[in-house]
Amino acid sequence: MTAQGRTIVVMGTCGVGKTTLAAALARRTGRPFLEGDSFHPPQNVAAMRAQRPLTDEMRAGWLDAIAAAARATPGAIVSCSALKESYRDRLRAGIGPITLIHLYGDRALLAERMLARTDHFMPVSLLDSQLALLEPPAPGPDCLHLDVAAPTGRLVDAALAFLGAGVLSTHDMSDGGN
Ligand SMILES: Nc1ncnc2c1ncn2[C@@H]1O[C@H](COP(=O)(O)OP(=O)(O)OP(=O)(O)O)[C@@H](O)[C@H]1O
Ligand SMILES: O=C(O)[C@H](O)[C@@H](O)[C@H](O)[C@H](O)CO
Repeated sequence: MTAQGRTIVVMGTCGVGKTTLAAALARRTGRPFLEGDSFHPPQNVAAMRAQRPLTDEMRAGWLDAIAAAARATPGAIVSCSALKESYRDRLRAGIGPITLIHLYGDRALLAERMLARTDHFMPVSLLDSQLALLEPPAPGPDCLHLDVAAPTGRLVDAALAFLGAGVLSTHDMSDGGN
C-alpha cells in the first residue's frame, strides 16, 4: 500500500486530543475522518460512564469494527485510543500497515482538559487506568509522538510535516496514482 492510501491512527489516552487533532487533520488534508468512539457498542459506553475501565474482551469487537470501517475507507484519519501494542496489532490485522500519531501530555493537563469538557461520557476518574495501560509505540518511521501542550494548529503543522506532501492527495488511492 502506498503511503498516500494508508490509514492514519491518532492514538493516546482519554482527553489527549485525538478527536480534535484527527478532525483538524482531516479538514486540512481532505481525507475522511473516522471517530473511534462512535464504534463502541452501548454497553462499552455505559461501562465508561459508570467509571469502569474497558477490558481486553470489551475492546476486541470495538477494534474490529474500527478496522472494518477503515478498510472500507482508504486513507481515513482515525481517532482511536489503541493503548496497547496488541490493540494496534489487531488494527493492523484488519487494515494493513498504519501510520500512528501518538499524542501524550502531562497528567494534570489532560485532567484539566477533561474536566473542562462538558459534552463527553468519559469521566476523568478513568484517566489513571488509561495511563497505566498505555504502551507507547516504539519510535520509528511509521510513528510520530506529539506533546499536546502545544496548540492544535502547531500539532497539525507538525503532523503534516511528518506525513509529507502525499498526505494531501487522496484521489489517487485506488487507481495506482494515474
Ligand atoms: N492542543 C490542544 N490545546 C488545547 N486544548 C485542546 C487541545 N487538543 C484538545 N483540546 C481540548 O481538550 C479536550 C479533549 O480533547 P478531545 O476530546 O479531542 O480528546 P480525545 O483524546 O478525543 O478524548 P477522548 O478519548 O476522551 O474522547 C477538548 O475539550 C478539546 O477541545
Ligand atoms: O480504550 C478505551 O478505553 C476507550 O477507547 C476509551 O479510550 C474511550 O473510547 C475514550 O478515550 C473516551 O472517549
